[in-house]
Amino acid sequence: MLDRPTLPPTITPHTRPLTILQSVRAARRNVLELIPEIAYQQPIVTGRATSRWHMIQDPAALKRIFLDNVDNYPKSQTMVRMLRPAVGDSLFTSEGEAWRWQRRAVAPVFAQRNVNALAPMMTATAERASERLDAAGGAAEMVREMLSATFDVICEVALSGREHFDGEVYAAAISRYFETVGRASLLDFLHVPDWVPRPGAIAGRGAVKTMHAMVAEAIAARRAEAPGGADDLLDHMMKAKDPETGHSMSAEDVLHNMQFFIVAGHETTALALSWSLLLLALDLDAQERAREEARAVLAGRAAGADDLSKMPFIGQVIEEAMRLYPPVGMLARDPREADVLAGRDINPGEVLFLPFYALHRHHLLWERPDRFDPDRFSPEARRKIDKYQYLPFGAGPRVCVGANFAMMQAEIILATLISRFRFDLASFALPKPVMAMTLRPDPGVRLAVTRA
Ligand code: HEM
Repeated sequence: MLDRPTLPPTITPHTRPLTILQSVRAARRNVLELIPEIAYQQPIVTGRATSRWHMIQDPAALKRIFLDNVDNYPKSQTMVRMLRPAVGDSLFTSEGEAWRWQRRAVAPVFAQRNVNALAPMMTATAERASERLDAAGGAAEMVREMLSATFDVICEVALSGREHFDGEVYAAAISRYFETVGRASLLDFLHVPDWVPRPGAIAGRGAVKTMHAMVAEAIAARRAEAPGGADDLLDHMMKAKDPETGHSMSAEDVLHNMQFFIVAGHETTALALSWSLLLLALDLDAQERAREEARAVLAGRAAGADDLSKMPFIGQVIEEAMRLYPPVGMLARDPREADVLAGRDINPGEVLFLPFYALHRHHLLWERPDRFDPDRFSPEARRKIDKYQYLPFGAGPRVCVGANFAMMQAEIILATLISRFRFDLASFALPKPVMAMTLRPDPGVRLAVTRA
């Protein structure tokens, strides 16, 4: 019989350098297994697969990469190649002027003022999530529930509705894409030769086709109506013009950007929420504290934008969940020119891994890093956290454009659910953190759910 666990689940890092074959296996199983134990203790780790790579966990070096010398560190071409079939040269994958004007085009949608205006949609989604939990019969798998909730919101924001989407089919295609293309391409990061089979690549192509067909149908429907009346993300993209060249997005650009927004806009937030609920099911005192705070403010109704500043602990829980389980657990960059990071020479042709999972559990930066402690993010404690030691949304000019949106959505949903339901572990066997492109709990977060 298993005892009731007290610590959040983690992985056991390897203590000796991996051979190429071991790296290949680890990359296929779980990207987190590529991170060696010393990465949790040292600012930089350097190794060699077929070329030299570095893992950076040093806040000052990360500031140089994301901000001070940002032009020297474009996104990894391997990562871009891996995403291109699904999202083309869209905002996330483009560089230079092509990036700049797309960012200008979508930024207004995510300005705080506009995000506030989207809150009622998020509140309605939280109500629907509550109804589904009431109907679930005492237990539910939270990743699935949270994916459904956040998918509702992004479809409203992006396309003003989901009538062209079968959420289950789309979500299954996303999972297949991440698990197949995501894992296969990691071998490319390690410069593993082409003759090593990438079995996922073909399955991944099918998933892309499914997703594109659904998004294309929604865009076609909008073109057939009168674009311009919906004031959603799709309208903004169709209307967007480069102020310098007058260039507007091609039909393909619109498709690729919509595809990216729909995936990025709900999957990551759903994972932050699922991990938050698991952590609260492990720490019943913290759960009680969150519930009391939410109940005092909400008194039975679902949360809205104006409630959030009165419920700081809810936000702290989500921030702490994203410290332990950053939905984007690792990024990669290609250095353009020679530089020095954390005292080490970096050269073009080498690969930089930015393992946020290890940064957020680093022994030099965090006390008792593997423990769940939302008070790390209390207003006073937060002031002492270096901006570059906690990077769930990245930083600098390429910082996540949807960060405000994601936080508001997560807080509205978590506050509403925690004020109404009690969450407990359905089993003492905890899910494992597994990263393909995002960091998911494997095999899911099954919790006992009862009305509070
Ligand atoms: C908890 C939720 C989220 C997390 C953890 C997250 C994380 C990130 C990270 C780490 C980056 C930086 C990538 C890099 O520098 O290579 C990023 C960029 C981006 N995210 Fe998010 N994201 C979240 C939610 C969202 C949402 C809700 C949207 C949109 C609806 C969104 C849209 C984007 C876009 C478009 C970019 C690229 C920005 C650019 O390159 O200019 N994300 N996100």
